[in-house]
Amino acid sequence: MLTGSEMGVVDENAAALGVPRKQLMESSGNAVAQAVRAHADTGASVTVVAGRGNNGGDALVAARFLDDYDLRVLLLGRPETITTDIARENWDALQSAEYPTEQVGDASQFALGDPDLVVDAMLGTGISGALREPEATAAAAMTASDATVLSVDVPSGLDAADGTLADNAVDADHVVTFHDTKPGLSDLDAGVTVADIGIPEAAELFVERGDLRRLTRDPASHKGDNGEVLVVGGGPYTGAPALSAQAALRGGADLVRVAAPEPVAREIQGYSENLIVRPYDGDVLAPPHVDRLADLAADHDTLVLGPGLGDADATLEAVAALLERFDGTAVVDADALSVVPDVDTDADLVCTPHQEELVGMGGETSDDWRERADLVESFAADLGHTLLVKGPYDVVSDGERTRVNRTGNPGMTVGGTGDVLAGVTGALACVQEPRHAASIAAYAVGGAGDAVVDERGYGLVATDLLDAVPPALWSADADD
Ligand SMILES: NC(=O)C1=CN([C@@H]2O[C@H](COP(=O)(O)OP(=O)(O)OC[C@H]3O[C@@H](n4cnc5c(N)ncnc54)[C@H](O)[C@@H]3O)[C@@H](O)[C@H]2O)[C@H](O)CC1
Ligand SMILES: [K+]
Repeated sequence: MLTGSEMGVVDENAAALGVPRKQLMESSGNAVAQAVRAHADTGASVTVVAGRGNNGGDALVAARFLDDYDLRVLLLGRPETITTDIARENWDALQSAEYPTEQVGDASQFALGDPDLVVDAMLGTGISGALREPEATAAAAMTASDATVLSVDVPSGLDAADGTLADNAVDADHVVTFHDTKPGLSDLDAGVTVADIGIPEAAELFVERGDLRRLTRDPASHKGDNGEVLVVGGGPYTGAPALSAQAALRGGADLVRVAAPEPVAREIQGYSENLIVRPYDGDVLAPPHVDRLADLAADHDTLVLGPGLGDADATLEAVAALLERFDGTAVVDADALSVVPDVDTDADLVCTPHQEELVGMGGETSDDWRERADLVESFAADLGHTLLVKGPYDVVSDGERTRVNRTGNPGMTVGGTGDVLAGVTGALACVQEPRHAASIAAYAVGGAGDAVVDERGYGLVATDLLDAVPPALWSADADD
């Protein structure tokens, strides 16, 4: 089952793969026409009631497949108010071909007549709230009529975000929905057909620009609403935690703090005035620090644990103890990964190993990315956590659902790119489900690396990625 907004992600991913929405609309329209044939004999009277969005567009396409019916096509509103180019192009095609179309200016002009079948294509996944006019009047007429009511995608008035049905929704006899069923359809007293509209499986498997649609930023948000990240890293190394923390800011987090041993804290601060550094005693993370860090972590949306911590026994012991105390979302990277298989934690972990680290954790890998995806999925299920396994094709799995990211290039084998990825994942995990955070982070950091290499060739360094992350996250072009 897919919600309306998930459908939007998949649909834009299909466009990114070369199957644009207009092509999908042609398939949808064809499927609507097939459903008409299934419920009305050739020659029967069929009235199409089209809204001004793409739901209406589907039915305007269907009209071209229904020449052997006694057809009427009603547009609710003026053609100038059609909201998308592809729906308007399909309206224009009906005009050029001189189909019998009518415009309904307002509710008082709506007259359904007495057709054998009515196609309800007023509103689909674009609805918000109860039906307004003239849709409300049209819906009441459809529901009151003797006609068979065939709804396109969802009955107009059903909100595919959560399955709620408006009081004035169309009472459909049949629904032809696209690609996958939608929330609320199974509760209806209507026959539901799911039509394949030619969306490739890859649109759901591969992370593509449609996934960026999940990113939103509330204009009314305050400092902190978009995430506070705590990076626990550093000791033997200083660059890694600084990279992760700066990447978390580039990933959209509002506040990023770094907890690090006192001797390296100043150096980490020196890399960027944007960071807040919280020093603790000693040269490396060790068990005595855990109490304070656990309290600090509880005040953050996500924890990024591992960058530059090193693998001293005391450090790994402290990592395990911290995870045992923590019940939020933590991105675990680098040396901290080795602790994960044996740790008992209520936290949601997003582990970001490369393939060697994966094997070190007890997982298996394969040169064939499809096999690798299966292996990662079953290992994620064993661990009970989300994995983001880095490679030429990154694999993200929560043990049930698995995605593959194809952005990135061989220039990114340079040191520090993993720290950037962990930081961006930590930022996104403040506002997204872990699996989406990991998928989008892999896509955007890979895309950032591709943009840098496109511009300047190989020889990129991890700091180059930082500036390139925001455009990779936020500036994808969407089409209709
Ligand atoms: N893969 C796909 O997802 C495909 C979907 N297709 C079809 O497109 C619709 C969704 O189209 P969209 O243009 O986004 O929205 P709608 O047509 O549902 O409606 C937009 C339209 O409605 C107005 N509006 C919103 N709420 C109300 C209301 N309560 N009362 C009245 N009017 C309202 C809003 O202002 C807009 O003007 C999807 O369902 C599929 O049918 C394509 O086939 C391509 C593939
Ligand atoms: K509809």
